[in-house]
Amino acid sequence: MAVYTEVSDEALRAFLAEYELGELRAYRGIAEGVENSNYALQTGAGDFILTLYEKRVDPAELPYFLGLMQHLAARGLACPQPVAARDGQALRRLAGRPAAICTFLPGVWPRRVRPEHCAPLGEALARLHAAGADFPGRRPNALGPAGWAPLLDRCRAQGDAVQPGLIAQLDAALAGLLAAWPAAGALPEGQIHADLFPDNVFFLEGPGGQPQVSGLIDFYFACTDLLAYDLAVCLNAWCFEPDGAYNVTKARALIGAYHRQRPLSAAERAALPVLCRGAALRFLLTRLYDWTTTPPGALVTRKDPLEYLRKLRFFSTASGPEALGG
Ligand SMILES: Nc1ncnc2c1ncn2[C@@H]1O[C@H](COP(=O)(O)OP(=O)(O)OP(=O)(O)O)[C@@H](O)[C@H]1O
Ligand SMILES: N[C@@H](CCO)C(=O)O
Repeated sequence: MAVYTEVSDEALRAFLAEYELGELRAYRGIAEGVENSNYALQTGAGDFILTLYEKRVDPAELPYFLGLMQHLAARGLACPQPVAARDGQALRRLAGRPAAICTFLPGVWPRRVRPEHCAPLGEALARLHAAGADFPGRRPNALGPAGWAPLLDRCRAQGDAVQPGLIAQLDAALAGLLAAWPAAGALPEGQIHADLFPDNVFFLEGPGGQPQVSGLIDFYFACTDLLAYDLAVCLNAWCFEPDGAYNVTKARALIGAYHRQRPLSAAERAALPVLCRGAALRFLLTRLYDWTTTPPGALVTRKDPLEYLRKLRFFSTASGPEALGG
């Protein structure tokens, strides 16, 4: 469960009094998520989410994240909209942590991804990229190619205990990736989500029972990077079956719907395999780091790094973008 910072009833009421949201009717801690403490609030003005930003979020970066959500929501994207208090500020402090209230989004994230989820996902991702096009903020991707070698170094001492020979495999994969990575300026860049996993996409049932995206959440890895890299993150996170098989039907639906909304260039399409390898390595490394540094009995559930080693291997052997559904 992820409520690291407990907030007393009294402190929350005093905090809420700074807003035009009416009185507090009910609140509860949300168990999901691993990065921050989240509370669902019921107030006189409706439902909201209160987030207290924990250690892994750099407070200096919060204006970028909150500003981006504000910008995207103002352009019609269904994402949490930071709510300003009476003094006009959305970013505040509560219980010794930076904190913000955002609008609540309806819907549920898919516990089991079906092909029907993938076209609405692709369309929503392309809409996110379009809505972010005129956002003036810039945040380099801390978990992009320049961040992989330092992250791998931090896993070096313990990595082989997870699987013998793992670190040597990752050294080789990293060297290959850095040599093949698209040069600066070669592909379109913009604001990307960078962590659009199923637990960050809410759906509601639309007409005829088809899933429709009702909201995208968790923008705390968002950054300014290659737009097609976001698609590569989604191919990793949405298009593998529990037995490890790549589902090309899901991938075609995802890429096809994205392309209808924002046409991919030939260069972006050609780069998909290397971008997918990069995304697989990024999640492998952060999971490996967490795996080797999270003490047993900690609040958070560690995620399996080796799932992403299998995905990395798959993308390394792909013959070209067509094999990935591109
Ligand atoms: N705006 C929102 N509307 C409705 N529910 C939300 C909203 N924001 C967060 N939630 C709920 O809180 C849960 C945790 O949110 P989130 O994924 O942002 O947590 P986190 O700890 O910041 O991130 P991570 O997923 O990286 O661990 C979500 O699964 C969802 O149930
Ligand atoms: N989506 C990440 C967790 C951090 O957001 C993962 O599955 O490794």
